[in-house]
Amino acid sequence: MAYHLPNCSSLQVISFPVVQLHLNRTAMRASQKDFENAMNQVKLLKKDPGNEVKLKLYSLYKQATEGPCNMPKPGVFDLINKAKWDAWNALGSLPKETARQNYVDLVSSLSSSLESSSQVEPGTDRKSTGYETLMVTSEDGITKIMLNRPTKKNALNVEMYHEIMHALKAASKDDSAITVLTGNGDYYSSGNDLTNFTDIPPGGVEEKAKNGAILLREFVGCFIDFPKPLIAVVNGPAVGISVTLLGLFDAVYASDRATFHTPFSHLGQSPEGCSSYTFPKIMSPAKATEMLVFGKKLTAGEACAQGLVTEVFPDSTFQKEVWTRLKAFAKLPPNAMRISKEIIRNREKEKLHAVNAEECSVLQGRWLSDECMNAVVNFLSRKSKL
Ligand SMILES: CCCCC/C=C/CC(=O)SCCNC(=O)CCNC(=O)[C@H](O)C(C)(C)COP(=O)(O)OP(=O)(O)OC[C@H]1O[C@@H](n2cnc3c(N)ncnc32)[C@H](O)[C@@H]1OP(=O)(O)O
Repeated sequence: MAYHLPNCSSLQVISFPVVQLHLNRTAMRASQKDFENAMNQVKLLKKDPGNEVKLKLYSLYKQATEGPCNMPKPGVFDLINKAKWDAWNALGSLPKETARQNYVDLVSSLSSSLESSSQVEPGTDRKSTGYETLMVTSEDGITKIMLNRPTKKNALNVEMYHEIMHALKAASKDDSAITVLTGNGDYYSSGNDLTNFTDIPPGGVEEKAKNGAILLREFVGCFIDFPKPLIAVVNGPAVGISVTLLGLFDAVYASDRATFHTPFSHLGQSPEGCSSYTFPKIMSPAKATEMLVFGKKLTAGEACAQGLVTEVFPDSTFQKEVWTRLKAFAKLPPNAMRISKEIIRNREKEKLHAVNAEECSVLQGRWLSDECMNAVVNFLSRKSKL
């Protein structure tokens, strides 16, 4: 049995063999050999991974082998080629080496989810073995949680909020020494998915806002309580909640392509992720006001100068340098690292939970405001972009 993905180079036909998959759990930096192995593994996938994943594989393959999208944009009625073009084009100027790594990681996560799902008891939570919006891998003492909606600039939809919470809870109990959050594609994350606001429940917008505030509070709470060193590897631009949360990370490494933007006033919203407390402490109240109230976008260098980012690396060597460093950190005694984090962070925890609760309550009100609703409608009707 085989299925087709037209004009996808090595992905044109993906067949279902009988052989069990061999996991590729190699180093974080993929060699050409790893890449070729991954291409072969794709041909061995036993199940159709679905169109979204196939498009991701296609786009990463093209980026890794040819660089940024160089095809003319297909017409609107050429649906398949348009979807492929969109997926490839969405990778922007992602370096070939990073695309190759992401391709290898994606194949590895597909392989591992298929392999482990074959051992899953009926009724076991699907999310313990496979994620829809994330790629989660664990090797060399590091659990890597990669936001994986590159065609949507890794915007956080409701499913992604739940999956990140699930992945963090699992990482807090696994064998890894440190945990990393990063993004797939050219963005780290474009923040809250603005289509989250469109699905109105029977209780109307009030119920929607209330549910959003409950979810946000629980989500941010998982970052406040995370017990191991938590590192952000900011591979590209970061917007909204993906920026505010950085104040709860233990170290933040950024590519020099990354930018940091919290346009809350433009969106009729207010700060979250405990940033109303952490940002003034990290960078001074006036600098925090420029970001959180006036929506000033910072370059990686500026964010580093203000203490939000720990260190900035040239994009061309970012992945190599950061992962080399993280692998060395992950070899340190894990209990000592946990305890040291605890002593640095614990006296702030109660305060952070209180700030989180207050921010969520204020935001619940903002989501019902005309200012917020107009901003969301303008984005969704393509009248505005950041
Ligand atoms: C439980 C609820 C908790 C709520 C917590 C609150 C958090 C607050 C925030 O996070 S505020 C920040 C919200 N984010 C934004 O306002 C970003 C909106 N996006 C943009 O302005 C632009 O997309 C961009 C500048 C990020 C990138 O522009 P670019 O031109 O490079 O790319 P596109 O606009 O064509 O984007 C590609 C596709 O991705 C979709 N998309 C991008 N970001 C979001 C988003 N945040 N929400 C929903 N969709 C997003 C975009 O629509 C394109 O989709 P398409 O290809 O289907 O058209």
